[in-house]
Amino acid sequence: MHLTAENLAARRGEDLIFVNISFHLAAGEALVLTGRNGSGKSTLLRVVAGLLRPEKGTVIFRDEGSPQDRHPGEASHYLGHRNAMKNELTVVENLDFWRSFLGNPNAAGLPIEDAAEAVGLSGITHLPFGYLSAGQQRRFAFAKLLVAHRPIWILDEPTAALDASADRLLAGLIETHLAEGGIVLAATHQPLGLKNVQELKMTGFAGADHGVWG
Ligand SMILES: Nc1ncnc2c1ncn2[C@@H]1O[C@H](COP(=O)(O)OP(=O)(O)OP(=O)(O)O)[C@@H](O)[C@H]1O
Repeated sequence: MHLTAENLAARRGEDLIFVNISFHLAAGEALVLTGRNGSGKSTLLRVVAGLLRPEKGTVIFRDEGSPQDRHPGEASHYLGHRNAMKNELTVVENLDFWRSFLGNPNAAGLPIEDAAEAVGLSGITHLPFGYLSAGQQRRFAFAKLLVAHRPIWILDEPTAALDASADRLLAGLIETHLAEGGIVLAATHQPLGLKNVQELKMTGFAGADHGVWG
């Protein structure tokens, strides 16, 4: 399994946000995007997720089980700044929607109660999503990653405004996903405590510098 981006450039409105972004991730690998506000991290994630068209360059996903290259958006979970859940629906109803919308008949995700337990919130899935605290809502957004299996996780500031235990919880979910051969692409302002993760420092239009977090 490979996720490859070559010479990507993207525009928002009239402005070129970045140029010449390339990276390659194999099964079990993660790339963390860092850089100042406005440097283009969310823009790059949205291009990889297929939500924005690149100005230039290509991004492809190759899976040994499938004969053709695909756009990674077809094999990705995208967790943006917002949780993409309906406040009026219960947690179960929200997660059930995402499971049927994103699910893959050949690779089942976790049952909803197991996913709730994995994010430390079992027993409250009958509540409307809108009744929950901001931190509980974000944790259930992580549960969305678990109820439908998708090999690529694209995460935009996943732990902003969460407590340290939620940081550790997400780091654990990511480590498990990587150990099972998944791929993770995440934008973050603080290290998630992951080991051996590649870093891509976005510098805006000037391009990007590669580095590694130890
Ligand atoms: N819908 C839009 N229309 C026009 N310009 C936009 C739009 N969305 C973002 N931009 C601009 O694109 C640039 C990159 O924004 P982006 O959200 O990708 O940055 P970021 O690195 O994720 O920032 P942050 O760390 O604040 O989340 C910014 O200058 C922003 O103003």
